[in-house]
Amino acid sequence: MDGTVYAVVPVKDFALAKQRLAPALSADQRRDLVRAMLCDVLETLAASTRLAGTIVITADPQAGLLARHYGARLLFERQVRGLNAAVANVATRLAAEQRAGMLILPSDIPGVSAAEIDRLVAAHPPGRAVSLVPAHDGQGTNALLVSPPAALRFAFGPLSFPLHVTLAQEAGLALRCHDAADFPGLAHDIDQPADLAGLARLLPASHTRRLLERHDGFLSPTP
Ligand SMILES: Nc1nc2c(ncn2[C@@H]2O[C@H](COP(=O)(O)OP(=O)(O)OP(=O)(O)O)[C@@H](O)[C@H]2O)c(=O)[nH]1
Ligand SMILES: O=C(O)[C@H](O)COP(=O)(O)O
Repeated sequence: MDGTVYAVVPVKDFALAKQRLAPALSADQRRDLVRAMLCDVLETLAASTRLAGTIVITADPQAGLLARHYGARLLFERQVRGLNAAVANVATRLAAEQRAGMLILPSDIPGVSAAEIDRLVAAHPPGRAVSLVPAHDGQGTNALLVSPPAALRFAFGPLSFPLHVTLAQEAGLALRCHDAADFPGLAHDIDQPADLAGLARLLPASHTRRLLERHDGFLSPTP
């Protein structure tokens, strides 16, 4: 698509994130991992050639500092009301600014590449439309590109991928669903301990990879 597409990265409080990794990683390890993954995602988005910019929405001051460091706009979440409320807030803003579209990405996809982002934006249908990339489990939504920004009701959470398909169809939007296999870096989100296995091998030089290499035994379960 042509026009101004903004990437939007919602970021939960670092201290509360990645609870499902608690069986494998300590609280400090989880916080370090969340931070490294966010750095990788923001660095990749800054390298994309098809985005007008990136917005981080968060209530976490550290995430806000990182957003600034990577040249992203920051929207401070004054009241934390969950992921869907956060992205709906950004959609309203971007619609008011008459941006062409918004691309929502989670902060836990350290393997995402600028080439994947650019390919996704280039393949987006013209007009009122939604493009989706599922998470590698087929259930979550790892990329949601919607134009115009406020055209869709968001349903992030369990089984959000099929829910977003249904909501896009009900809203009469053109729909492009991609295969996770065509976007391996983007589709590989880190939710469960099993998602960490082999991750260091898959990643190019990156903050997350350096973290995994630095912590000897990072991937061993904590006692
Ligand atoms: N701004 C904002 N971002 C959120 C909120 N909840 C989740 N996110 C972000 O949404 C994306 C997907 O979140 P999840 O995969 O559910 O991550 P998580 O909540 O850290 O993981 P668990 O604690 O294991 O459920 C990540 O980028 C989170 O940081 C929220 O209330 N506000
Ligand atoms: O993909 C989604 O809808 C949610 O943002 C996160 O789901 P997950 O926690 O299963 O990745």
